[in-house]
Amino acid sequence: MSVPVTILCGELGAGKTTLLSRLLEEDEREIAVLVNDVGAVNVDADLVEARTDLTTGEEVLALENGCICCSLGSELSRSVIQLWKEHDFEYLVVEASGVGEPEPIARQFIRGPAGGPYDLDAVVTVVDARRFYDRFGDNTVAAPPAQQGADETGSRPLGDLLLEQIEFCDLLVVNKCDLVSDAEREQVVALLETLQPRAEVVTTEYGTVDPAMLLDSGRFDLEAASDAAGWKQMIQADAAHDGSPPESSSDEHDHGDNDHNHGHDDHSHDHHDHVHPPERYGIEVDTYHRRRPFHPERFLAVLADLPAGLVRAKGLCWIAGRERQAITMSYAGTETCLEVTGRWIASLSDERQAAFRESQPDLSWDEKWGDRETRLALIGRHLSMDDLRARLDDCLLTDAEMDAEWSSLENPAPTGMGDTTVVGDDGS
Ligand SMILES: Nc1nc2c(ncn2[C@@H]2O[C@H](COP(=O)(O)OP(=O)(O)OP(=O)(O)O)[C@@H](O)[C@H]2O)c(=O)[nH]1
Repeated sequence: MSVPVTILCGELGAGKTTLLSRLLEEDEREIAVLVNDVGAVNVDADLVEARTDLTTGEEVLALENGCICCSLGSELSRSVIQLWKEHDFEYLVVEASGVGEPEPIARQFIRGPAGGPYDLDAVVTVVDARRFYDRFGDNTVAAPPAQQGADETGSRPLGDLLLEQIEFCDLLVVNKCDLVSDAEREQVVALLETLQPRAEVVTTEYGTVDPAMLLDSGRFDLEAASDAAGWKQMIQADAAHDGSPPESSSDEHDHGDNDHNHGHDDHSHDHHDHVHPPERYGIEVDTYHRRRPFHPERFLAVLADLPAGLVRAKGLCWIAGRERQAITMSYAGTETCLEVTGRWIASLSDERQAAFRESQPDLSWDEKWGDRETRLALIGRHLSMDDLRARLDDCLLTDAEMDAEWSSLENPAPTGMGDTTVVGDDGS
């Protein structure tokens, strides 16, 4: 019988260890815990170990000096397989590093060798209600929170990773609710439900959650989780509304140099499609779709000065001078990350274009520009989406610019596959 696994995510200090310690105290099962921390000192393992009655068979294994989601992917598999071979336990909890992306960790238990002995049950993300409200709520503080900034690789803003953890999970535990008012808590929950419509949301203090919600819940479904993000659902609905198939692959993980296969719509430069859930707490959502490239400098200038109420913006964009590169734009509160996540099909050889188009008969195609386009999901509070759309429209090439030479434009956008350009709200 395979051992069920729960992956516990959440930013540094959100309360993962507090929750885990309670879980180990309250649950009768023999639970093994794998803790991943970036850095040499594994505080979490010490803490959990100290609180764990090892005589019951609970095991704590620490993975140090790296992040399990990227460099240590195979080490994660090796460690959990070794754990399974050498110890007898009924359940595994993986406490992921606060800077880890959950999806690659989850995939290790689905498609990797760890998929044999283990069965992924749930991905749970713990959110610090106070910090989330300060970052995204009505009283958004002007200065970025202390932990905001690039991750240890220097290429991804931490806000981006925080939202990815929220967007790829089955259960959201809103912790530290003692530090927010009822109104603040309600707004945090409403925002989380917009960012992640699929996940169940529970609010708590000091990680007091019924273990049945986290263990053996049977929640996980890889496909549903991969498509769960609010931004992705908005983009899919927008594309479907245009008469195209859902754009399920606009996420960076789906874009490989050789595997670019998103759907597109007709050549509707002025297309304006709204997907409005019931408006609550001033939350606004919108989509932006254009089949005309952005002027690189004007676009980056707008990214450096996005409205304070914008919480999330994500999707593919077409930037003049980057005719090969499909660039994912991802904004998460304070910074925008532009990353080359694939190639436009229209930039491939005729033969490969034909093969892609044959395999995707519904792919709409502009005679001149092929599949190049910008399609973004926008989520915010108390902001004028019309103003934001107008500002983005001002970044599009003018008719005269369309006829000029684009390669001579000053262009800070990334070029190579996986390259990123990060633009701060403060213009940095
Ligand atoms: N006020 C308040 N403090 C909390 C709550 N939950 C946890 N804390 C405190 O927040 C701090 C961080 O909690 P941890 O459980 O260590 O957080 P973590 O997510 O494991 O942190 P990392 O291991 O750094 O990723 C500790 O001092 C906890 O006592 C809560 O609900 N309210």
